Amino acid sequence: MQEKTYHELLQKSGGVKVNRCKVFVFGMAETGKSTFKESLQRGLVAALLQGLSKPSSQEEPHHPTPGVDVGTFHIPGVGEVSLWDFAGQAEYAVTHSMFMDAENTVFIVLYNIMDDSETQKLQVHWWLCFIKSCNPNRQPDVILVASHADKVSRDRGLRQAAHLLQLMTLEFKDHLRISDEVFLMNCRETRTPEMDRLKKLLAKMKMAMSEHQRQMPKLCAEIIKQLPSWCKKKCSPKCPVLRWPGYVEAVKEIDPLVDEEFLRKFTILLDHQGEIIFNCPTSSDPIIVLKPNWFCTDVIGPMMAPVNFPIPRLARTSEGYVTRAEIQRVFQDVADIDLLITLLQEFQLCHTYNGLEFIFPGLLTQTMPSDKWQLTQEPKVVYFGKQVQCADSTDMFSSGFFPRVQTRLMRELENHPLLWRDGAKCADMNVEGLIKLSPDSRAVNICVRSAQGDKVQCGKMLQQLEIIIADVLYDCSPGTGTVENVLTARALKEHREEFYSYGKEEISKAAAEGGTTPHPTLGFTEQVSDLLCREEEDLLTRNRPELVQTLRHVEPILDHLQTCGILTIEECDVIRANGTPQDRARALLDTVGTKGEDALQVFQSVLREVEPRAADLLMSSMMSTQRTDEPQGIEDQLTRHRPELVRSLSHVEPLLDHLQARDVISTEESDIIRTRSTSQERARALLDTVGTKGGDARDVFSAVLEEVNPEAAEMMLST
Ligand SMILES: Nc1nc2c(ncn2[C@@H]2O[C@H](COP(=O)(O)OP(=O)(O)OP(=O)(O)O)[C@@H](O)[C@H]2O)c(=O)[nH]1
Repeated sequence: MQEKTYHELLQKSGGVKVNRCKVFVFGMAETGKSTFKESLQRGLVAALLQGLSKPSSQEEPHHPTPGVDVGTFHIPGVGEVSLWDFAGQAEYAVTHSMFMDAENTVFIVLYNIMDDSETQKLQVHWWLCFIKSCNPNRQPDVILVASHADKVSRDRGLRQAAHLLQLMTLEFKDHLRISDEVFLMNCRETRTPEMDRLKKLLAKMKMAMSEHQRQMPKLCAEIIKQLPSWCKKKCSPKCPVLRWPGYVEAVKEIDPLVDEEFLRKFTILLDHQGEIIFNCPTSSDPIIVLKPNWFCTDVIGPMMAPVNFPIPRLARTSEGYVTRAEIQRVFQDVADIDLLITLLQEFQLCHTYNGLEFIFPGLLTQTMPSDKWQLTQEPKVVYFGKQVQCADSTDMFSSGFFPRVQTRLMRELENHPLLWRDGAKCADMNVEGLIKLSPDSRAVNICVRSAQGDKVQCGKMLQQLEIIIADVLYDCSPGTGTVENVLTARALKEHREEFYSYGKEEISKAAAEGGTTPHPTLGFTEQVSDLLCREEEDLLTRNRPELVQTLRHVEPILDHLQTCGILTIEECDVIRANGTPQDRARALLDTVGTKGEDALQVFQSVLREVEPRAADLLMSSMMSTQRTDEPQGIEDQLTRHRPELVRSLSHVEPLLDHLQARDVISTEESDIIRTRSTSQERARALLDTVGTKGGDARDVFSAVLEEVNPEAAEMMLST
C-alpha cells in the first residue's frame, strides 16, 4: 500500500502497534508439517507430560491436512503468530497460490531427511520456486527444516542438510532470504536444542519485521475484535461470509461515520494480515470471508481432495464436470450452497454455463488428446504462435496460474473452449486457438491458425490470448521471470511433436537484416513476415501488466480523454463501472486500443501530464517496437529502459557531479534537475537532459553510470 494512503488511514483512525507475524509451513505430504506445528506450539507443561506419557519413538498415525490449516497461536518464546499449515499433496497447490503472496511472513520449508538426496533437492527447490513466483520484490524470509532426525545418523544428516542449504542459498540468493542455520530435528519433540534454536530465530525474525511493520489503524483492531461475534450474529450459521452491504452495516456499529472508500482500504489490510479473506469481484459487491480457516479447510479441503483422502470429495462426471447436486452433497453441512457457489466463482476457481454443471479447471486430470489439434490439408492455412517461457532455473508458473487462465477463457470467449489439464482449445469466426503447457510446465505455447488464411483474425485472437496470459501471470504468478519467444510457423504447420521458437532478439535482428531467419536446430529458414501476424504489435499490450498496475487512478485520465474527444461520456461510465482499479485500468486500455494511432498519441501526452510512470512504460513499448528496423543507439537504450532506469536512479547526485565535471551537463542544467521534488522526477529530468546531447555525451553518461551505478548501467545496456 502506498505510503500516502497508509498515512491517510492512520490519520483517520489512529494507530495501534501490531505484534504478530504469519508463519507458513510448507513441504510435501507426510514430511511432518502438522507434527512440527504441534511441537512448536506446545508449552512446557504439555511437553513434559508428553515426555512422560509416551516414548518419542512411538509412531503416531498420520492425519493428512485438508487444504490449509490456519490459526492464531501463542508460540512459547516467540509470541503470537498466525500459523498456516499448507497440505503437501500436489492437488492442493492450485489453491495454495491464492494465499502465498504474503507480507510479514516467515516461510518454513520442511523436508524428510530420510528421502534420497535428489528427492529432497527437487522438493525443496519446487517450494522455493513457488514462494518466489508469488512474492516479487520482497525477498521473503525462508527457513529450511529437515524432519525425521531420529531416523538417521546425526553427522550424516547434518552434512546432507548443510549441503542442501548451501545449494539452495546459492541459487535463490537474489530472490529469497534463506536463513543460514541448519535445522535437523525430530519434529515430534518440543524440548530439544534444535527447537529452541528455531524458536529463537523465529523470534528474531518476528522482531525485525515488527520494527518495519507499520501501525495498524485502530478501526482494523476493532474489526478484528468483532469478527467472532459477527460470525455468530450476522452471518448464516454455516457460512462466515458477509457481502459488502452487510459488512458496512456491521462496521458502522463501531464507527457510524466510516467512509466506504477507506473501509475498503482497511479491509485490504486485514486481508494482508490473514485476519479475513477479502475478494473484490468485477461484477458484484465485494465478499468478506470472516474466518479464513473455514474457507481454507472446510471448503478447499473437500474441493481439491486427492483420491483416497479420508474426507468427502467432489466426484466428477465422465466429462469432468461437477454437478450442483454433488456440490450440495459434499458441502451441505459446512456451507449454504448458493453463497458457496458464488464465492467459488468469484474466486475464479470454477465456472458454469448453465448453473447445473461446474467446471473446476484445477481438478482437470486428462491431458489433451493428440487428435484434438490435427494437421489440415487446407492450402491457404496460416499458423502463428508465441511462447511465454520461464526465464531462470528459479522460475516456475505458480500452480494456480494455468487453471486461472482456463477460468478466464471460459468467462471471456464467446464460444466455449475445450479444456484439459495441460491445454485449451478455442475457436472464433474462422480462427482456432490452442494454448498448451509444455510437458515440464515451464512454457506456455499460444498458437492460432486460420484455414482461410485470415491473418487479421489470427492477430486478434493471438492478442486476446496473450492479454489473458499476461494478466493472469501478473495476478497470480507475479514473481515468475519470463521470456517471450515467437513460434516457428513452419513447425506449427507441420504439426511437429514439440513447439519450436525463435528468441525475440533473433526476430528483431532478422527483420533489420533482410527479413529471413534460419532456425538454429531445425535447419530451415523462415520469413519474419510469416511469423508475425500483426505488423505493428499493439503498444498497449506490451507492458500491459505494468500499465494496469500503474494506472491506479483512471479518473483524471478519463476527464482529459473526454475533454479531448477521445472517449465518450458513455465509454467513461462503462470504464468507471468496473469494481477494482485494475479492471478500470484494463477497460481504459482496451477502449483506447480501439481508437487508432492518433488517439494513442493523445493518450500518451495525457499520461505524461497525469501519470508520468505510465507514460514511460508506453514510451518504452514504442521504442521496443521500433527496435526492429532501427540501429540501436544509446538514445534508444535510455528510452527503452526508461521505467527501470528511473526506478534504479534513486540518487542522481553523484551522477550529476561526474557529468558536470566532464562537461556533459552544465551547472544550470544540474540545478534544474535538482529542483525536481521526487527522486523519480529527478531521474526523468536527468535522462531527458542527457537524451538531448550528442552521441559522445551519451557515451560518457554510459561510462559514468558504469562507475557509480553498475546495476543501472547493466540494465541500460541489456537488450
Ligand atoms: N520419527 C519421526 N516421525 C515423524 C517426524 N515428523 C513427523 N513424523 C511422522 O510422520 C507422519 C506424517 O507427519 P505429519 O505431521 O502428519 O505430516 P504432514 O507433513 O503434516 O502431512 P500432510 O498433512 O499430509 O501434508 C506422522 O506419522 C508423524 O508422526 C519426525 O521428525 N520423526
